[in-house]
Amino acid sequence: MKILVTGGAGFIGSHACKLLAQSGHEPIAYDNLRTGHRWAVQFGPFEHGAIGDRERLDDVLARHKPDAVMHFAALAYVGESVTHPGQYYRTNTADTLTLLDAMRGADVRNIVFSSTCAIFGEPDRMPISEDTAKHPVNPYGQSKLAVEHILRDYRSAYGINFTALRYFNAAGCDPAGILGEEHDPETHLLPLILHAASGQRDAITIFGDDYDTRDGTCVRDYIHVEDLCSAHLLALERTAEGQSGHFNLGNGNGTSVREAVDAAARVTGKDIPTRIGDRRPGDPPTLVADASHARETLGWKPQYEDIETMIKHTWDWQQEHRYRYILKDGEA
Ligand SMILES: NC(=O)c1ccc[n+]([C@@H]2O[C@H](COP(=O)([O-])OP(=O)(O)OC[C@H]3O[C@@H](n4cnc5c(N)ncnc54)[C@H](O)[C@@H]3O)[C@@H](O)[C@H]2O)c1
Ligand SMILES: O=c1ccn([C@@H]2O[C@H](COP(=O)(O)OP(=O)(O)O[C@H]3O[C@H](CO)[C@H](O)[C@H](O)[C@H]3O)[C@@H](O)[C@H]2O)c(=O)[nH]1
Repeated sequence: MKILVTGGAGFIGSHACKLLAQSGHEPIAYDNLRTGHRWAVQFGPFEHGAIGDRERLDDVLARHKPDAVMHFAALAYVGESVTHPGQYYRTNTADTLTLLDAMRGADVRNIVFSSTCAIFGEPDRMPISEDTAKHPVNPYGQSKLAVEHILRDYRSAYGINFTALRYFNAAGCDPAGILGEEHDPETHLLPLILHAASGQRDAITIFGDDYDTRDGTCVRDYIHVEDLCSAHLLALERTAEGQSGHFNLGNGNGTSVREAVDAAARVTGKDIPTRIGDRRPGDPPTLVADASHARETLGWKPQYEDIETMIKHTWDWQQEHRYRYILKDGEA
């Protein structure tokens, strides 16, 4: 299949393009490079454009005639969504409507959408299954939940098949070291811990150690980016067969912030300085997935469930490949 991959220059989208190409599909990366990187588009054509630009979308869809869209493009900083909610509703929700209308216009009937565990807010029961109540506590989560509603309505009104994949915490990177996670600013825990291990930052700040968890720090469900991508491939096939649905994607293993620091110290052999900071507003104490629906219905089997493996892949990327690409692209 030909797949238009919005956000194909970003962290998860670029890894998806690699897996699509390896599986015999043709990915076309569509990205405005707001947080993505040109160097990360290596597995098919690149189309520079914004998902809110209908003219550009019409042109790209008419030329490439994709069978489906994988929609990763979004703004994804929770804190920024609180201070700049308009940008989040515009890009993540309103611009997704533009994308869906362009798909209708070009008769593209299938979409796999990057949703998030942030749609659930702060549930009091773990693990989180698909039917857990959805009460997002920030505009980022709201902007994504709104898209899930729009997808449901576009399916019944216009027959656009969709799969919404609700990722928990994406982590790790390409084990072959071709692609990696490069965000500026970086806000995600595991890359930041490794910056502290390598001395790029002086310490990792633990956002609160007085939560009601086993060691007082927040617990998250880290899921390897390649495992997310394999779920996309399975979801794509199911969507293209005319089925729609929602799936939570995580390992079901909770890792606390302290446990992540300890695991990184074991993997890198370095001392990792920590300091205790305030709680970060909007952080639920624990978020852990029940992904049995994805395992049973999609036949999804994560390959890299161990947090140390995810850390090792990111560490190798940071140590060996990062600067080569940054210098190549003149982005340093
Ligand atoms: N990283 C995670 O832990 C995580 C968890 C849950 C959900 N998600 C979702 O997964 C998707 C990918 O996340 P990521 O971590 O790869 O983020 P990312 O920032 O690395 O990738 C997003 C990509 O979208 C592009 N983009 C942004 N706005 C655009 C626009 N208006 N038009 C075209 N392109 C645009 C960016 O340039 C970037 O390449 C997002 O939708 C995010 O909300 C991520
Ligand atoms: O310097 C840091 C960074 C993070 N954390 C803690 O580490 C955990 C993980 O934080 P991340 O910022 O790496 O990820 P989030 O759990 O905030 O993930 C949220 O944001 C992501 C997008 O960036 C996804 O959408 C995800 O679904 C959503 O829950 C949190 O408990 C956070 O408080 C720290 O202690 N110190």
